[in-house]
Amino acid sequence: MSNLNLKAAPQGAPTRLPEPLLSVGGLHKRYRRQDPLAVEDVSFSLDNGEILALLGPSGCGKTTTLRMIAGFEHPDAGEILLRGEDVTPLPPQQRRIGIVFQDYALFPHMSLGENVAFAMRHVPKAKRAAKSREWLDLVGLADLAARMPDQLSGGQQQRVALARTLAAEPELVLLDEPFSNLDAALRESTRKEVRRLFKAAGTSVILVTHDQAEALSFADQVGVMHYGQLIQMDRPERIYQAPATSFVAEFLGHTNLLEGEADGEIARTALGPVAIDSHCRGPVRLSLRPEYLALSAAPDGQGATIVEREFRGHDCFYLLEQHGQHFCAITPSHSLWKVGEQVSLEPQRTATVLRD
Ligand SMILES: Nc1ncnc2c1ncn2[C@@H]1O[C@H](COP(=O)(O)OP(=O)(O)OP(=O)(O)O)[C@@H](O)[C@H]1O
Repeated sequence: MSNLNLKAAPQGAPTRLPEPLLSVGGLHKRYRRQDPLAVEDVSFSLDNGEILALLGPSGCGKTTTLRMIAGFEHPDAGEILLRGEDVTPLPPQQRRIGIVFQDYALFPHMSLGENVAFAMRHVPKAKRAAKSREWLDLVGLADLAARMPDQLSGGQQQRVALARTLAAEPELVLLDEPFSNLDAALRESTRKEVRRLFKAAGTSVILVTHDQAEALSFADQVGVMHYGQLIQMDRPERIYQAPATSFVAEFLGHTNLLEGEADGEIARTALGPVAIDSHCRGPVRLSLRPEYLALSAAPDGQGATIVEREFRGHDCFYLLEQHGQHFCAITPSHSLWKVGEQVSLEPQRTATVLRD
């Protein structure tokens, strides 16, 4: 028998959900009267310590959303709550939000140490230099504290900008394409390191990016934007495996968009009967990722013909044709097919029913 004194919640007492750190509701923004809406009815919330990526093509409204949260733009409608407090009318400096821009914006006339110390107005002056070294140490640059920004590589400047942002100890950090000036290898390692730093500090983050791999690997939640609207927000694996619309499906990578006729949990398609992820009837549009299609040998004149093959090292991408329709498939590169070969296509997972 346990002697723990566990108290049961009183019967019928309302359960209080923890308040999200950030809650954005019905944000609208139009820059000029003749322009379309840059941001249309965007709503979402962000929990403590959570990392969100806003993902979408150029001009879809990601930066405008970020700038409204930061306080650099005022929304035409909607509200922004930080820990339940309405900060919509407040100027940027009263929002306890840290921002890292694409160009890092380090002060060129200050050393790295001074750049970081500048962010610590909350720390007594005498302690700032030592504290600044601690933050630079965290990003692996303590030895370079006396250097000027123009004596650093792009990746090092990036890390200083992050140290400066973290030094201000904000509850929320906004990152606008912060890795785009780095080359591919440095981008990947910096991204991992930055994620580790934020997770260790328990800081909440919103990252704006048009790079789907970056969004999927960096964030806990991904919000996909298109023409000013937030189309879908979900965990990275759900966004990839269960896209809501054909735009999301295609923006996140290759996919097979299939027209079908649903009858319960099966739809008739050009690939034959396919299991679907919801119960419905009538015409449907489906998404099936190329790696969820298995290829097997088919007798001549039957099945699909391989029309293109792209060997990519770890896997192989195929374009196939069957009854005048094109499909794509990705298989591990240990079993390869040749252009012209006939194969049967077998879906290995349920296809996703799209909203459009
Ligand atoms: N200061 C501005 N004045 C007028 N129009 C603007 C301004 N800033 C952005 N826009 C317009 O608002 C729309 C959304 O732009 P926004 O910069 O938010 O998109 P984005 O998704 O961040 O794009 P990118 O990835 O290219 O930065 C675009 O049509 C853009 O041209």
